[in-house]
Amino acid sequence: MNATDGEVAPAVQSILDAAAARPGGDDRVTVDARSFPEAVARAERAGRVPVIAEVKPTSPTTEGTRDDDPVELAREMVAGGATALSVLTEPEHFGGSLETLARVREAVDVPVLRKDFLLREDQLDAAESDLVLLIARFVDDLPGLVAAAKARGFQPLVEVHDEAELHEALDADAEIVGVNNRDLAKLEVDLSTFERVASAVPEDADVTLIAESGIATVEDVHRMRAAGADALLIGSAIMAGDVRDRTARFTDAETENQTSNDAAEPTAEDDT
Ligand SMILES: O=C(O)c1ccccc1NCC(=O)[C@H](O)[C@H](O)COP(=O)(O)O
Repeated sequence: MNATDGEVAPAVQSILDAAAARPGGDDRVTVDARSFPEAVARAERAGRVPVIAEVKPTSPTTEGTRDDDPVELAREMVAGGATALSVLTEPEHFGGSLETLARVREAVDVPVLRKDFLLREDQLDAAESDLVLLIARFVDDLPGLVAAAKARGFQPLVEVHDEAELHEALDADAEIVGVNNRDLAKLEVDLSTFERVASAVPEDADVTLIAESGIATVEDVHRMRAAGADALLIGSAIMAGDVRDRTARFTDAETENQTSNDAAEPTAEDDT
């Protein structure tokens, strides 16, 4: 599949059309990346669930826009125990920007993922980040783009949605693989996607496996971890309230004092 196939929801086709038209960088970037696998290991040693908290001002499936300072949100997420951050840089449908990415990365010391819809090698050169998202379904030459990202020092996070894409990612030497519970053809979320795809990861594959999208409760965290998630990528459920408190509820989900069963339920501390 590529950006012009039209086998996706209209909102996603619009995202892909905009992505195809977006320019890349003029000069090749070289990144000295903060290690994501090491950050995951540190979180595990500290007894925290490794969570990538996402700065996601809006999206095609979100009502309204959160217009707080993204740097302040990012700092609060880290204070809530986030292992890493994901920053949307897609401007037209998610309210993101490359400037926000740079400001957030400057302000925190955890690894930062550039969350965008990258289709070509020159688009890697538009910004520095520690991780970069490559969506297997939308990239024509996945092995080429994974290699190009690694050659610049990025840690590519290859996103898949089914078993065939998982094997494409592994064949492309992806070391960090995200399974998206959101079907980008229909924009429907189903947590059993991660369970199914994770069970197809070969025993001898040395990958950091991330469950992405639709994680809204502590119960969901337990479910994804039981299915083999090394880390969780959570956007909407954190952005829908007090981001520090909500991040902490997810990162503390495996500690004994965790009582809240529904992290998406507003609390008195929620500020939106
Ligand atoms: O989130 C959307 O509405 C969306 C729509 C179309 C394409 C991609 C979309 N999301 C991208 C993501 O991968 C999520 O932001 C990320 O996995 C976090 O998901 P969630 O926790 O469900 O916000």
